[in-house]
Amino acid sequence: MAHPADDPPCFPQLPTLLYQVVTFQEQQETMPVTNFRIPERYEYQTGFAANLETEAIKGALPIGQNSPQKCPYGLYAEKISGTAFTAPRWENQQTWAYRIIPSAAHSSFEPAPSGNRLKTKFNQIPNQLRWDPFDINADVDWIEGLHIVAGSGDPALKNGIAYYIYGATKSMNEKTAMYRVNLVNDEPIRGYILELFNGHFQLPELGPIGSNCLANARDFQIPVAAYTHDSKSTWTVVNKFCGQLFTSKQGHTPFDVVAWEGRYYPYKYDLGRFNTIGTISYDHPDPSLNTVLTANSNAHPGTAIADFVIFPPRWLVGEDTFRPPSYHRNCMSEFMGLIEGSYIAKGAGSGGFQAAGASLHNCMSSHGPDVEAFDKASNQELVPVKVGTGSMAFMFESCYMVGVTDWGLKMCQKVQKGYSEESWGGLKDLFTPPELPFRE
Ligand SMILES: O=C(O)Cc1cc(O)ccc1O
Ligand SMILES: [Fe+2]
Repeated sequence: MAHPADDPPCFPQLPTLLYQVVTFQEQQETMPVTNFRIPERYEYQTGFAANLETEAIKGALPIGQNSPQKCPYGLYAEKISGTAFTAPRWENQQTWAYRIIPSAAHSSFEPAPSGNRLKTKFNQIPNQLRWDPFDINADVDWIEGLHIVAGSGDPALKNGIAYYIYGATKSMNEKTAMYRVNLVNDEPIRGYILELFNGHFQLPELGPIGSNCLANARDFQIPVAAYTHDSKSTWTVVNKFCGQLFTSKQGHTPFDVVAWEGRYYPYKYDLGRFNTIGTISYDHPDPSLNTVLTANSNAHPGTAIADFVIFPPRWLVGEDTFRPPSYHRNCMSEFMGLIEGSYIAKGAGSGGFQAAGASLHNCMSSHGPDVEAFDKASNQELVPVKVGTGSMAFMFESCYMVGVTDWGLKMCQKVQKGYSEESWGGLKDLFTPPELPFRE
């Protein structure tokens, strides 16, 4: 867990959303280049959803216009649209990049083998599911170690979500990009990814909480412009497109953006900075109180395509309260993962809920504390307790029914047998009604 002052953030197994920026950093750190302009220390701008501008060379960003007849320093202007041109102003996301060679300069994309591991075919099943920690295979880079576990919908219709896990033991081949992930000191990496087939994450409304708490806008970090200048080597660009990989070649680095301005950019957020709040009186508030980011469905206010929710270290002080999450059936689907440590309310059963594992409680599937957690929480002395020290569990909560890929169900061989029986099969009938008056 990072202390707020720690920099860089300390999660080696970054949960998802933020991986783009990690790759950006690694690229800066390790790529051998002949001519480059990158900061000695990683530098960031901060905020959330702000229109930003940054230039690695003073004067590289045109002033007062996007498309001058000739861009400064012989750069090309390239616009990246993250929303329809005509999306409402508050949600419109686009960026003007000023780069050495436009991204269009590449050979045609050819299919590349990726088997089924990125296919968006989902088996919908009502059972509660839990996975042992996923393997990190030997001798794989980030692209090869990427698998869809679960999800919903169809990327071709831009409607749905996909949940991935990844594990890698080596850096990506030199001069290959999709994103670019290099390992620091050859340490293996693993993590979870949530992909939206449409839309973008926003900070949740705070309502009566007020103008601070949860994830504060100032803690989101956006890289300043940095580039490499290499128009000689051959690069392979990997394109993940509707469930399969394609590759193309180009004679220049894709990491060549010298300046940019706009609202469509990668950012990172250190979960250790989350300002967790909870009850200071009684009862267990809904986990929506722990939402870092939300992607709204727009169909129904407050109903998310995906909420990214975390369970950081926190104090539990509720009086006369069953403190863990209660038994629950949810019309939203809950996919959980554990970055490190342990999670309140789960643990028993073959293997338990372990870091780098996962669980899925699909739409309306019953779940809650296992027998052991129920006994403990029903009988513990209700003094203030700090829970989750050294832990970080998270949940992707979605209004969609979330299915499991063939890989997630069978090929990964991590689904725990007997999860539901072992967790809840032993719950006893504790009902002790008062003696009824005798009736004729
Ligand atoms: O553990 C879970 O299932 C997630 C969860 C957490 C919580 O605090 C309340 C409800 C809930 O579903
Ligand atoms: Fe739940």
